[in-house]
Amino acid sequence: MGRRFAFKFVNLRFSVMDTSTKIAVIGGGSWATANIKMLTDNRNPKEIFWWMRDEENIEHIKKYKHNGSYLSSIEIKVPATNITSNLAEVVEKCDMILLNIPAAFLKEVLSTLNPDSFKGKKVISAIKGFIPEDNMIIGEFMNKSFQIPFEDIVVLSGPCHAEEVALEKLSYLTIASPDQALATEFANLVNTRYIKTNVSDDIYGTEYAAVLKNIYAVASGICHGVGYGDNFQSVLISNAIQEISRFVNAVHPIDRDIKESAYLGDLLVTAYSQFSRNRTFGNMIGKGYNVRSAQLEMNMVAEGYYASKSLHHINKQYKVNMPICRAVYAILYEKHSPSIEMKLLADQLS
Ligand SMILES: NC(=O)C1=CN([C@@H]2O[C@H](COP(=O)(O)OP(=O)(O)OC[C@H]3O[C@@H](n4cnc5c(N)ncnc54)[C@H](O)[C@@H]3O)[C@@H](O)[C@H]2O)C=CC1
Ligand SMILES: O=C(CO)COP(=O)(O)O
Repeated sequence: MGRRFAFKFVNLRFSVMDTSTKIAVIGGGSWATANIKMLTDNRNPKEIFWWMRDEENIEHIKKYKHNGSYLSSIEIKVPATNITSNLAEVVEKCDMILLNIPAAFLKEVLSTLNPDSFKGKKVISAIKGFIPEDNMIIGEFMNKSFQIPFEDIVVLSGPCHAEEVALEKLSYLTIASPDQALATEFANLVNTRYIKTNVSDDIYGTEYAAVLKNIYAVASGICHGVGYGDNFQSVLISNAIQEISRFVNAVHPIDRDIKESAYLGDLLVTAYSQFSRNRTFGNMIGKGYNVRSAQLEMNMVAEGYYASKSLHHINKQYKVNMPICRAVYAILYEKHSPSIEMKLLADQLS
């Protein structure tokens, strides 16, 4: 507590990699596909394995070298023999396991594994969500359920949209772990011409901020959907970063600068980007879609919807003043009118 590492860029050229590193990417969505691209574009030696549920998509990727369902412009360079739907086999084989499926499905997917499957493994979470049944962030859940020490857990965060990785637009990742050497080792596996990495030891703050910003991006979309303009959006997001700051300081009070890109940057990109799933989902809610029809229309997962419910429960313990999260919860789970709720919220912001 109280300790803070300055973010630093990791120099790829002089790193020494273990040539035997075997890394598994678990998940077949947009972010997993973008992570596969980073890992294969990065020149440090490694063997990459890829797990996904959908057999049909696996066959498509093996045949055409593109993911047929997500970011299909990306050329997949993982050997066909390393792409599988056998989770136990891929986890057993690899030293590093990169988890990349929406949080709502993680518990069910991992339930097929033995409790000691992750023994001796390094686990990287690229997921930005709470486990809904337990109201836990992923690092906490993996520590409690699989007894993985926090020193063996890494959080991979943004600000970074998968779609811009596909386009090779310059992006920055934040890689957080209590073990700075491990964070640096992982950074050296994903650094590329278009990906720069920041290393941090704030594993809790990075993960909570990354989950919370999804709720604010939903709020941003709702406001846009009901007709508010850029002037109000800026007030909303200024208040959102204050809510994030209050919450992470209540849960994990260390000396951190909330303006750094892992916190403020991730909030901004998600609240404003045309690529954001959460903003798109919120926009539909603001325009009058119900939750189910907005979800069906997207074919992608807006984590903020689930996070809103978990946060509502978690905050019963911390009692942090979070009027924006409260308003989103009321709209999504108590069926309050988006326009009335946003009007009430507007009176509380400054
Ligand atoms: N897309 C992005 O730009 C970024 C996403 N993330 C995070 O990455 C995680 C994965 O999200 P995306 O790749 O964006 O997902 P996505 O929205 O692109 O795809 C949905 C994924 O959910 C899977 N899925 C759907 N129903 C399922 C079920 N019943 N059981 C298991 N899996 C199921 C699909 O197979 C697919 O892999 C999320 O936590 C997200 O917040 C983090 C940073 C950037
Ligand atoms: O986390 C993200 C960007 O950093 C992705 O956000 P969305 O899921 O809203 O697209």
